[in-house]
Amino acid sequence: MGSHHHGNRATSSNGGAPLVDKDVDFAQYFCTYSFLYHQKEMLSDRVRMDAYYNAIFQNKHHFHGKVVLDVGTGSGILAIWSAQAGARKVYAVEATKMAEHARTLVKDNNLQDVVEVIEGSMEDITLPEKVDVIISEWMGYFLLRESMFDSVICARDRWLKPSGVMYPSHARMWIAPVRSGLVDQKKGDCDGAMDDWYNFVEDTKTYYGVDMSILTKPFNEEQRKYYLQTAMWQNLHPHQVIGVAAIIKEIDCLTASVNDVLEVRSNFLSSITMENTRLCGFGGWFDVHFRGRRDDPAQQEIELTTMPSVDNGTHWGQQVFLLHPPIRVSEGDNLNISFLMSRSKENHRLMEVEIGCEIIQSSGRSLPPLQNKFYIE
Ligand SMILES: C[S@@+](CC[C@H](N)C(=O)[O-])C[C@H]1O[C@@H](n2cnc3c(N)ncnc32)[C@H](O)[C@@H]1O
Repeated sequence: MGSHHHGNRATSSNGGAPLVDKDVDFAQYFCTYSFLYHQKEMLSDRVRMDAYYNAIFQNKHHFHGKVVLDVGTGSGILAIWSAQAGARKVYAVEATKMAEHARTLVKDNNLQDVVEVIEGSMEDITLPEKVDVIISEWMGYFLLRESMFDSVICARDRWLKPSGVMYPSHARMWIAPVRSGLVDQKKGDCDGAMDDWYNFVEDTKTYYGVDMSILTKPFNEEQRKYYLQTAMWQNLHPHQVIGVAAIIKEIDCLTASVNDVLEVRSNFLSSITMENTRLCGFGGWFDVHFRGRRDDPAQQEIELTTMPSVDNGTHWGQQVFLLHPPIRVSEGDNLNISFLMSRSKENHRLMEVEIGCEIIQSSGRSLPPLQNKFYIE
């Protein structure tokens, strides 16, 4: 890492989003994508690959003879498929040194006359012409982590023809009540860390003559944040979803602005659909659709979903927000949920989530409302 140098320290602003130091962003975010190891992980995700492959090859009319822009081409896979589907020209933009591997791959597949790999960040580069299609795989955990959609919006506003098509064209975020043994495990880990702290305080007093117990509270807060308030990656089994899933955000990739995705705010109702179980938290996932545009629709609409599944799990899994302690619930209990996700002030690619939940039992009795804060790191 760190082999990358942009000439000077620059900052960029994205439609009201906070200023971002590009060198810091490179060190914190882009560096992982410069490893083939990481690209391979994405290239091995069959659900992801099949969706993009089918979206392109079952909608060749959107690609044949057209000019395509692949935002964040990585290994070059989407650009190569676009060329194979008959594109006249493909601009494949990649910020990291992965661009070199993409160029090699393009050449080795004899597509160098069609695919032009451009190393640089989307926000900085210029293209010689406008494009008919923008294709990109920009989705992070729970859709918006990484904030890469900002770059796609920037590309769209600058380079997409008025008649152009977005691949994918739509995205949605989902949330549902879940049960999970992780809630007990994480509580155990956190308690273990505190037991260890108390021993440490005692030892430090005994052997080194300093009483550190005044730091117990901040240490506890730090550990709780780490074990209990950090959203967990999980591939949930569908049986772990114990209530009705709700859509909390819908994005039209052709019209959404950065402002539209800075925050996700939703109040919604759900109800428990399982007899006598524990509400251990909430699971969040997303789907995207390839529908073309209203006046130039897909011949075959394709969906890529990251919902809990036995056979079709993805590398995105789901993000789980755990409730401590879990709450006994049963079929027919109603949940009144408020959800707010915003970008972390320290790092615009990470998210903070607040979930409020009021439980109205099927008997009509309501439990004291909960309010929890989480971090998607
Ligand atoms: C999730 S990966 C997808 C890679 C490839 N398109 C695929 O589907 O396998 C996103 C890629 O976009 C690149 N990227 C993210 N933001 C970018 C930007 N603003 N300009 C250029 N590349 C960017 C990352 O370095 C990474 O390689």
